[in-house]
Amino acid sequence: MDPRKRGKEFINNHIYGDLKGLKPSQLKQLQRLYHQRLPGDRLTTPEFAQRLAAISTDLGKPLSAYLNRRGQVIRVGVGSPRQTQIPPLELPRYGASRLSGIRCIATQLKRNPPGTSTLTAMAIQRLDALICLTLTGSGFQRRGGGETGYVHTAYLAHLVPNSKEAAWTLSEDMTLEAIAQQDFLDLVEALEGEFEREFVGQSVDSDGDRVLLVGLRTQNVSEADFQEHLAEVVRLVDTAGGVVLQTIQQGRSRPHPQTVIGSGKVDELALAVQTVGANLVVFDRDLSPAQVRNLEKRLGVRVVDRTEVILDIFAQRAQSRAGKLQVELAQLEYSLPRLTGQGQNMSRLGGGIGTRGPGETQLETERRAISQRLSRLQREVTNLQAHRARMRQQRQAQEVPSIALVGYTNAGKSTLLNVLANSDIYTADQLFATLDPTTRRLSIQEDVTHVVHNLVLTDTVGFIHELPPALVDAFRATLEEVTEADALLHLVDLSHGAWQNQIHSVMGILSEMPITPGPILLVFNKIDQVDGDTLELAKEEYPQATFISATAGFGLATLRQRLLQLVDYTKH
Ligand SMILES: Nc1nc2c(ncn2[C@@H]2O[C@H](COP(=O)(O)OP(=O)(O)OP(=O)(O)O)[C@@H](O)[C@H]2O)c(=O)[nH]1
Ligand SMILES: [Mg+2]
Repeated sequence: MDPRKRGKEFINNHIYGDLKGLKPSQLKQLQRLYHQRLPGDRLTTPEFAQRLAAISTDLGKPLSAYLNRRGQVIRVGVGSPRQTQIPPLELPRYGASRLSGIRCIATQLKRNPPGTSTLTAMAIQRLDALICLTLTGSGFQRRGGGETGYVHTAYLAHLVPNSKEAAWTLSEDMTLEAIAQQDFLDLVEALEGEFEREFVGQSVDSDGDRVLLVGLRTQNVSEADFQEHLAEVVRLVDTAGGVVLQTIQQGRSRPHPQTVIGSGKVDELALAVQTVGANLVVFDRDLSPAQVRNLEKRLGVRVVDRTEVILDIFAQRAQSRAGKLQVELAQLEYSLPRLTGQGQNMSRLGGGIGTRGPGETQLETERRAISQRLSRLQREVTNLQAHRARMRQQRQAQEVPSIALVGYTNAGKSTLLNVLANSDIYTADQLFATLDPTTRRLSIQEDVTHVVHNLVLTDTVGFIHELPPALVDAFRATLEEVTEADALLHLVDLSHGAWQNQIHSVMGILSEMPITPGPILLVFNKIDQVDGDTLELAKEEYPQATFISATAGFGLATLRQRLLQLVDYTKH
């Protein structure tokens, strides 16, 4: 339990940091620091500073002491502020408009001003202030008790409001007496007033998540693709209702096994979390349960991956009973192996050594409950699948050919279906506007013969690059519409910068489907938003394709005839 919360009845005497080679008497001296109480309105007293410096000189090691605003010592560590810092999860959470209410008094062996790593540690913890003491190397015990002469000079540092980057001020070297005379409460009150004003000025819509996005660029990815990919995650976050305040990028040959990004980068991230007041960190890739745990421990805020953002959008979008069912299934499938981070060790549940104990039982119960719900949902999805199959059979019995509309999310699939079938399915400039497949009947008159043909067109859930496997599985009932259709219309948003990548993503996902779809008609949409060069390029690369604008109505007559040809082709 957190000793600070226990009040007076519990005296913490744990010494943090590197205790190697410490004699019992030295440990005692350190522990006694917890009995010291400073006046609430002083940064430090000369006595406390000298005592810390004396022990530090004796140990030949730097020391850090942390105090709360009541002047109580709440943490003593051997090492620099960087080495002894309080884990973010143990810090009080006041948000970006306030300081943590904790200050640090540290000694250092070198006589130069505190370096960046020390100041960064201050910023990550949002310390009220940091006092760095340099040492003379000797000193003595005064006759009346208490040490003196150990402190050479002192530096005072604290944060200053700046919404863009971590900012602090660092004093010139001062005498210990000068620092001890400073009114501490005046200082923090003035500072917090400024933080408050700054924060109110910059605060965005307070309901949504305030997000820091982290992108890792591995070797085989081009800079342009990487930026496209990041931009897409920004849109996903936005669609889910969050705001990306800042993006942090790193290039690495491969992800760090524990933290995805390197350790120094995690510090930078922790600092940015504090500076911009983020409450959520989103990674541009999937994370292992252990990585999430490690990162949350060091950042002090929730960490989610790209799949979770997509699942969240789906959860918000799901309207129909079937849609909700499939989303819940996907979420459970995603979270089950993450429950303990021991997905691979599940076989140990059979019993035996190492499987018992209250923790494990609790988890097992939870897991069993989830498993049961999972199989129920899976049964329901299977029923759904059977129901859809019957509907399809009916259509096939009536010999109405079916075409499924597929494509990258936001390509304009629902808009096109609306124009062609004169319907009003929900469309929006959002990712994953459609979750439920909607089928509409079209009647098209053949140009030459004037014969009217019927066919059905089904709108489907949009695809995305690296579609999370949990989603593919949960939406198999929906996606079966695709695999069972007589033909596919693959719609592409030609006005999107990454249209070529999007074509490849969609073709990739289609090729992984169990049943090979029939013929595919490639249709480029949004040509009203496209410049001549892009149009030329696409026509050159895909001479068989059809070019339309669903909203401006370009090319629709041609498209209707192409649909008839497509269906004719499937009949014979
Ligand atoms: N400029 C332009 N915008 C279009 C055109 N067709 C569709 N849009 C817009 O593109 C956005 C996405 O359209 P939707 O029909 O919702 O796209 P979708 O493919 O169904 O997307 P999801 O259901 O999210 O996968 C909407 O804002 C449409 O108004 C077009 O031809 N030109
Ligand atoms: Mg749609």
